[in-house]
Amino acid sequence: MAVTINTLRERKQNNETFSVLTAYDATFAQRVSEAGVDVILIGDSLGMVLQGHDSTLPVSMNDMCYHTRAVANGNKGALIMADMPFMSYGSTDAALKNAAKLMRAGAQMVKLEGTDWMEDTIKALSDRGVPVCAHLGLTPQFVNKFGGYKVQGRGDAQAEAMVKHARLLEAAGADMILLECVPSELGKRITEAVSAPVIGIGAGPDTDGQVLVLHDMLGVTPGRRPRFVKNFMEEAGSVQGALEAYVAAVRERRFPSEEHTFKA
Ligand SMILES: Nc1nc(=O)c2c([nH]1)NC[C@@H]1CN(c3ccc(C(=O)N[C@@H](CCC(=O)O)C(=O)O)cc3)CN21
Ligand SMILES: CC(C)C(=O)C(=O)O
Ligand SMILES: [Mg+2]
Repeated sequence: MAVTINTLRERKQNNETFSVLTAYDATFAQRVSEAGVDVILIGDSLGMVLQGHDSTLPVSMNDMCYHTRAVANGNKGALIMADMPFMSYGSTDAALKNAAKLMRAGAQMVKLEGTDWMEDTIKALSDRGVPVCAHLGLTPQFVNKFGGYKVQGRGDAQAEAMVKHARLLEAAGADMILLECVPSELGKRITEAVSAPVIGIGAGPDTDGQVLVLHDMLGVTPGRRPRFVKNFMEEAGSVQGALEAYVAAVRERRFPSEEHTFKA
């Protein structure tokens, strides 16, 4: 049975988790979906992982549509979510036009990075049939404002603001929330504060779903790896084994463990 937003809502209601991985091509989309991953994210991380840039900012709408099409062709029943790239949703008009391109390329949901300023845009997308995931916390398109890839939501004021933004964007129509690099306590608090499923990456063990970049969990990404990454290839020894081990570890809440999380 194909995964829909209803599947993920039911999981949350039943206190069951779900797993998410990035994929950027048809072959990996097939492998990832057949391993039981519930959601495939065509992440703008492809700018770093596939294109070799040092941020996600150079990624274009054409790049995202190309990879979304490829993933849709290989996918076997996962929900397909595509990132809206940097400045493709700078206005609501741009967001509507660009989200339509991704949906026509095979996305079933789009993800936007931002806070309260996205309220009207998310409402416009949602009202017109485009499911939206709101990405909060360490939003990599803001790396130049953050001055690096730094944990977000530390301190009471920042934490309160993030809870408020999650609730506001859910009320505007967001069907999912993604939290990146926030203290585990805040991940738990936001997961409890909204009824939409919450996906975490470096957001602790208590979010409804977990996501990793495919190349990171296969251990092929060069350089220093962020704290939240686990190399599932080490123990599994094969790609298919690593994908299945990830799905099982998320389902059984064995991943993430303490070493993959951030403290307040
Ligand atoms: N391969 C890859 N994996 C990712 O997870 C990823 C990308 N690329 N590209 C887009 C963004 C960038 N991301 C990143 C990159 C680095 C850190 C990082 O180094 N974080 C520090 C936290 C530093 C602090 O304590 O404030 C860490 O130690 O994990 C986090 C997220 C996540 N996304
Ligand atoms: C790291 C995930 C959440 C992402 O946005 C991406 O892969 O682009
Ligand atoms: Mg992204």
